[in-house]
Amino acid sequence: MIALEQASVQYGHALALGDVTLRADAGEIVAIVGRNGAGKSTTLKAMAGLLPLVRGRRMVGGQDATHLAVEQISRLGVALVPDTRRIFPNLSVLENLRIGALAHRPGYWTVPRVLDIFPRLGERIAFGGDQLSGGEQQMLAIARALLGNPRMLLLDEPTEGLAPLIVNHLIGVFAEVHRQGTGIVLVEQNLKVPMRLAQRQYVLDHGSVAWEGSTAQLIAQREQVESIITLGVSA
Ligand SMILES: Nc1ncnc2c1ncn2[C@@H]1O[C@H](COP(=O)(O)OP(=O)(O)OP(=O)(O)O)[C@@H](O)[C@H]1O
Repeated sequence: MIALEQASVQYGHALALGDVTLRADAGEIVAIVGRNGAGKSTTLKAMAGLLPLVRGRRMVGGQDATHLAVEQISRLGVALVPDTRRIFPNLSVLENLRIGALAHRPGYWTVPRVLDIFPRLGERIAFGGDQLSGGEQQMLAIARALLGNPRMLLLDEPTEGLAPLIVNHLIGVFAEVHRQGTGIVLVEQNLKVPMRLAQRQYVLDHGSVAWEGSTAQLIAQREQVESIITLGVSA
């Protein structure tokens, strides 16, 4: 599991997250949805230990991880795929994957298995990272994170700007990753992908949780939730 409990995060003196409580249990897919600037990336970075909390607690695997360094949190099985993708542009696809495979834990995900789930990467195996399309870079970033065999995979807007065919493929990949026992925290700007994948959803607005519930509750209250996402809680 991974959780923030009444957590606040500041950039300098500016409060980016205020009193946020959210959690994802092992084996769950949880989505965090909100428009630009709502605090989604900040939430993921705070979960992964890349940002300190000014108040509240961070919990990982039932343990208080508030004061752990990012490397220690990573060793507890937390992997973040940032929206910037962070692949090595001057290394080949295979070299990028080998670096992912160096990271800690052995487990289900191996280089042959990630190439099986991302056949496109197999076709591009000798290409440089900088020769890949946006979708291929996203696949490589996800594949590299999987090779660390994380317990919780944190994905920051993984489908943004990608063609519908690639989005559908990624949805299938995330479902398979979940079937293999990894929990997922999925950040997206709208409900499209979260509605198809997640069991529970949080809507962020101005650095606070503005709505939370199951996907069934979301479907029942869709109009209200859509208006919170686009207009804010005061709408
Ligand atoms: N490095 C930073 N320094 C100062 N302020 C920041 C920094 N990163 C984010 N912020 C501010 O914190 C708030 C939350 O930003 P965050 O990136 O978490 O939002 P987001 O929901 O992920 O948005 P997006 O969809 O654009 O990625 C915004 O007001 C943003 O301007």
